[in-house]
Amino acid sequence: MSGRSRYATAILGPELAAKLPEVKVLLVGAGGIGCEVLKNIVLAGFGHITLLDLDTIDLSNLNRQFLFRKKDVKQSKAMVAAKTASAFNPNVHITPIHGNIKEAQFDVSWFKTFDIVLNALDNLDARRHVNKMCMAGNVPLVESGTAGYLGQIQPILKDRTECFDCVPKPTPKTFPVCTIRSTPSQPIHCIVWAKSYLIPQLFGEDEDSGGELDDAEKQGENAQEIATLRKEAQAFKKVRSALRTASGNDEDAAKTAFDKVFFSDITNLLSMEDMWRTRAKPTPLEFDGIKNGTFSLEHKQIGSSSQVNGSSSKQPADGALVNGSTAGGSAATERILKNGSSAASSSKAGLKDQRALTLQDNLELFVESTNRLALRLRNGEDTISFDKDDDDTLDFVTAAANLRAAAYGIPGKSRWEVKEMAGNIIPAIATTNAIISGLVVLHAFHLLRKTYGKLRNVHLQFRPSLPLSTINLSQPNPQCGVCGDTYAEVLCDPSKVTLGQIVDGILGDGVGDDDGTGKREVSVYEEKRVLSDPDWDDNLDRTLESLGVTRGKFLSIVDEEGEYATIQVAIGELPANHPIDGNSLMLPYPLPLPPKTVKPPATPSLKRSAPDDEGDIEMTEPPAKRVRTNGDAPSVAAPVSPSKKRKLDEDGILLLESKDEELDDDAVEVIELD
Ligand SMILES: Nc1ncnc2c1ncn2[C@@H]1O[C@H](COP(=O)(O)OP(=O)(O)OP(=O)(O)O)[C@@H](O)[C@H]1O
Ligand SMILES: [Zn+2]
Repeated sequence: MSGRSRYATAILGPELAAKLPEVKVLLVGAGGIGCEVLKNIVLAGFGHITLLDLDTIDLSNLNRQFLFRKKDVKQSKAMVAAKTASAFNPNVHITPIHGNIKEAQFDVSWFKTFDIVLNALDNLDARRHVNKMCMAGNVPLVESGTAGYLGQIQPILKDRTECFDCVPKPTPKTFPVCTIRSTPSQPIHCIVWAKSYLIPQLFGEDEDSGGELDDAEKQGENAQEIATLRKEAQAFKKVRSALRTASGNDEDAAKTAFDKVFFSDITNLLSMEDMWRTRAKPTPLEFDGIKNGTFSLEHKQIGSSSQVNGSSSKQPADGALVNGSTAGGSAATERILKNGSSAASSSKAGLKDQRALTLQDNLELFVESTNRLALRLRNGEDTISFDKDDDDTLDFVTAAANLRAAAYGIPGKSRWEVKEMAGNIIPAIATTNAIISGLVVLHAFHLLRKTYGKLRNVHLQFRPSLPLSTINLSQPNPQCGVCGDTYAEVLCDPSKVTLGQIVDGILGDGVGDDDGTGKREVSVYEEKRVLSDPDWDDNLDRTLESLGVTRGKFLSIVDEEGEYATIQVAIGELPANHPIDGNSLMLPYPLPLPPKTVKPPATPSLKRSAPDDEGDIEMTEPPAKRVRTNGDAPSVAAPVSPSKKRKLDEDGILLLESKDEELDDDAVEVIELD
């Protein structure tokens, strides 16, 4: 026995030590937590590791993602991490995958090839996806996350513990539409406006924002203001086309955009006297005046009742002194950020990203970044959305937010601060990641040993006297629309198999009462799409492919009476050696037997109604209310396509509330962590 395995055997016990070299583990994410977990499991003796990450290495990762070096920047995280960590143990086999865990090829069959899955992700969407796949494949999962000094791990085992979705997650903090669109009062309002409203309007899909305004009106927001915002939306069309046709070198398109949002829109808003009775009036900004230095906010605001907070061209707001990252994408931007465009700012020049920007700097940065983004559109990019690591969009948001702030007498922010606020960045702390990763692996051991009694949710908190607290695991929430469902997998050729064949096959003939199989009235969904219901069977003769239901997707078979749990049918591929003339559908054996449902209590429940979390499709809902789809084009599908408001909500800034928050010892709430 080598030294390495002797120690492992002594610590882990002979049984687990002997098993680890055969264990197949999937590690999703090779970022801050992923690098730590990978190091741990390689050294602990896990034999077969699949490491998946969609991203490439960024310079800003290097302070904590210690498997990467400067020379690795721009390389695949999974590939580099696998290469570095392989050297730690000659017996390990690491399979790196540079890809998104949501890709169709990573279907339930694929998940089932692992003994355990370890999540090291940074977003809710991917976490929820992996959770669902692990519920579908009945694979143990250890979920983890950190935010600054806080951290948490949660072991998840189907039918034994709560799953990731059993407890609803708090949604990020959002702001009323009108605060963002017309009456900002804090820098964050201007940043959200630039990132979630202006970028989509100018560079995103050409969507009608009418729905959002209709909703706002229904919710009782000022009708006159809504009418003005509607006009505003119309005028955007003109600017959008200017951006898509202008020649790259002049500032015409940028000026058209500037005049619209910082002059005309604000002038329009000013005409609504009511709005400004109780709050300071904004000041329309003048492009040429700012450019040639003759425009001064102080001058403009003399005599107005508004309180100017010192964001004029003479008084730039200070940036916080934190380490900067690399700056923008062009020499001009580099110059603006480093030196400022005006003499007034140069004395304040600090680290270039942290420098306070004057009105003139912001104008120049606005023109410059708008030109870069417009050029990208003209070079074939369909739509551009905000990404904190995309310098063009970050520069644009910095400039646009600061210009808006100036117009409203709100202090400006440095590029660094904007990146932090717009990107929802919570500082990552390497030690927190290391502690959490250790706990992840300890829980992986419990799951592999099946010592389930030892599993705990563990919280790491900023409390020197009690840094770690554990919480006994809760039973699955019977109302959970993810782990409460019954999962089955069919292997098929979606171009040949019809929806009806799947439904009939899965329900089976029934061999008696109450056994959960046999023909019954059901509705069938794919995500939010209704594909059939008891009064509407048009799609049953159509192939899955024609309905857009392909490998990696789920069909939800929902009992019309609400008597049985929903069956989630995962669509998988026929085995490679399946005979060409063989059956194009392989049903699971035995057929799924959904348990009788626990009727939800009459009071508001936690139920994330099947088949998703919208809460808008209840099993008891009368069929007539549903929006049906013939599935021709998946784009017409969703009955409730997320409105812009919703998108804004999702993008909404998650303020750094949790940073100073201490977790209550008894808290079972799972907070969203990065
Ligand atoms: N859908 C997904 N599929 C695969 N990997 C994902 C997916 N979503 C996120 N990831 C990966 O999860 C990792 C999370 O790591 P981490 O929280 O350290 O984020 P980061 O992007 O490295 O750092 P930061 O967000 O602080 O810049 C990232 O490497 C990211 O690429
Ligand atoms: Zn659940």
